[in-house]
Amino acid sequence: MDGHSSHLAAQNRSRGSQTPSPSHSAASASATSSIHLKRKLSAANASAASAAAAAAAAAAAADDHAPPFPPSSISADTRDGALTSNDDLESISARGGGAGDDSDDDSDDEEEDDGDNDGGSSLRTFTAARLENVGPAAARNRKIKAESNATVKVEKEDSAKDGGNGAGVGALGPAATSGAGSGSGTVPKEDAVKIFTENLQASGAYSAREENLKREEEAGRLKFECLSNDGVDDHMVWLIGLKNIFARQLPNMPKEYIVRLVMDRNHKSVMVIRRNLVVGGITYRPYASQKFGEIAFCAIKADEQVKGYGTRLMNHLKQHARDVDGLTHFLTYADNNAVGYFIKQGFTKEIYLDKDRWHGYIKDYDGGILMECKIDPKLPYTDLSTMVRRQRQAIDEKIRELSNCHIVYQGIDFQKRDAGVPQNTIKMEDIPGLREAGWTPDQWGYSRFRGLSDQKRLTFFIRQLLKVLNDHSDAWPFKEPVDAREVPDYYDIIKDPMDLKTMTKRVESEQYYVTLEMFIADVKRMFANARTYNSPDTIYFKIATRLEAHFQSKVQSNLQSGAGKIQQ
Ligand SMILES: CC(=O)SCCNC(=O)CCNC(=O)[C@H](O)C(C)(C)COP(=O)(O)OP(=O)(O)OC[C@H]1O[C@@H](n2cnc3c(N)ncnc32)[C@H](O)[C@@H]1OP(=O)(O)O
Repeated sequence: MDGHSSHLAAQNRSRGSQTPSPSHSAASASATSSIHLKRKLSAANASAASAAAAAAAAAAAADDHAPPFPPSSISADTRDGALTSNDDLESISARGGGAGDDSDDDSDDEEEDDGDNDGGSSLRTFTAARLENVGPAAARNRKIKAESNATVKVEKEDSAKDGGNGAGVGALGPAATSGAGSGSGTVPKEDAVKIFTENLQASGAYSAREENLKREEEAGRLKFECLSNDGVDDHMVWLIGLKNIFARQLPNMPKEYIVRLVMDRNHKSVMVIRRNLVVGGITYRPYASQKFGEIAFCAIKADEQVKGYGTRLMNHLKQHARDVDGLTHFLTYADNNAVGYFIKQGFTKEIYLDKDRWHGYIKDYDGGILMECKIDPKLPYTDLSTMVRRQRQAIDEKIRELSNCHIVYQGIDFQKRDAGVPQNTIKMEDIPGLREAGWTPDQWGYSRFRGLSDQKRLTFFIRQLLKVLNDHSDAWPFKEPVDAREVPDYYDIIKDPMDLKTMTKRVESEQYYVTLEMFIADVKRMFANARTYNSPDTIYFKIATRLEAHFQSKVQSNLQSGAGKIQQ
């Protein structure tokens, strides 16, 4: 959570390697003021406003001496020429550039009609979305969870139909057919395969989100555009919408600087657009000659974060950068709070790209972590979900061929009476699925207690062990359950209490302790509870340890000398 929260207090980004340039200053001022104008107009008349913006862009372009952007026209950057100038940045940085700057630019914020006016609290939105698990993302997650919990039930009727036995369990795979000699009813392989294929969990959370957004794209409700300042009305409106989102989501970044880069014709912006409104985007500068791109800004509107847009956006960016710009790498200075997001997008803090290729090209930022992402030459970035789904399906099918661990059997009717003693007894071998999992009666539970294979002898032995405990002079604190009236917070701390009286009830039921280990586990828990609740200097702590040691030595000596006879 800290990691996420830090973005509100993110370091000011300031560029150290920029050379002031009067011409850019003029362009920037012009663009900025025109954009202000455009914003005011946009509420009333988007088309007139975008014309104003286009005019602003044209002014900026004229100053820039940069040709209008076609992707292929970006070429031959030189180190001297590659940097985007930032003449007035120093003065902007000196202002602090933080969220407090909002007062200088209130009109900007008020005119954002995108609902993104939460005071830059994307962190809160992010955290709330994660913690509260509400909203569409939560619904999506819940659905995914439900999917992932989808299990295959092999009902009694199935096994009966298929020639099953009285145990009422079915099974699949090699273990089932060998059946540990149980002759349990099995579901024929073809049927089972059908059941399992139908229940196959088609996608994980990542794929589900991606596929959902992909469907939205295919239905025309969502689009991803890669644009730069080309003077086209719609494009200018979107660029300004994106600039607003950056200004809001990156509160420590000077707004003038954001305008500068978003409108700079050497930069491109990949945007998510829904119902003609910008949801978020990434502004980057492709250095075609160096075959890498520098991501300057990346943000999604506060109320649309953690819904997968950021990932889909990055995938579109990678695909475009590789296929259109011919890039092989991305570099970015990630804000500390966004490092987690970039890592999930395949960025690393280690920079493997040859320093000669990027040093001197990218802008230096204070308070950010330089990260790199290698763009895969082949991956279908915009269709990764299909690839992941197919791989997942293939692996799942293979696992199901080799194992039946995905089968969930009917539960056991285990209604309890006093002291947790079950109402109905159930034989070990009747537990659905146990034999299918390879269990045989000579295994766990009986093996360590050879010679006492029947319940009566086991009960007799446990009763004797319990007497050893009860008769000891240190037993007094353990005789009864702890009284909550006397120790009010006991059950807040000890969630699984145990005492000698409860154990006695369990023994006397002659049903509960079907193995010696079950009894020993209760004894251990009773002592562990005493040591958890009480501090080591208390009498309770000390006698718990003393009584436990006494008990262990009795169990040990009796198991060694042939169980069944307690030596007092
Ligand atoms: C170069 C720069 O611009 S650095 C600044 C980056 N921008 C910001 O910090 C602005 C505020 N944040 C945002 O705008 C957005 O949260 C973004 C752009 C960081 C991420 O976009 P989202 O649409 O929220 O991402 P998306 O929903 O695709 O999440 C992808 C994964 O990253 C995780 N993630 C998203 N944001 C963060 C974060 N800030 N820190 C850690 N993990 C994150 C998500 O939980 C998700 O994980 P999962 O796949 O395990 O479930």
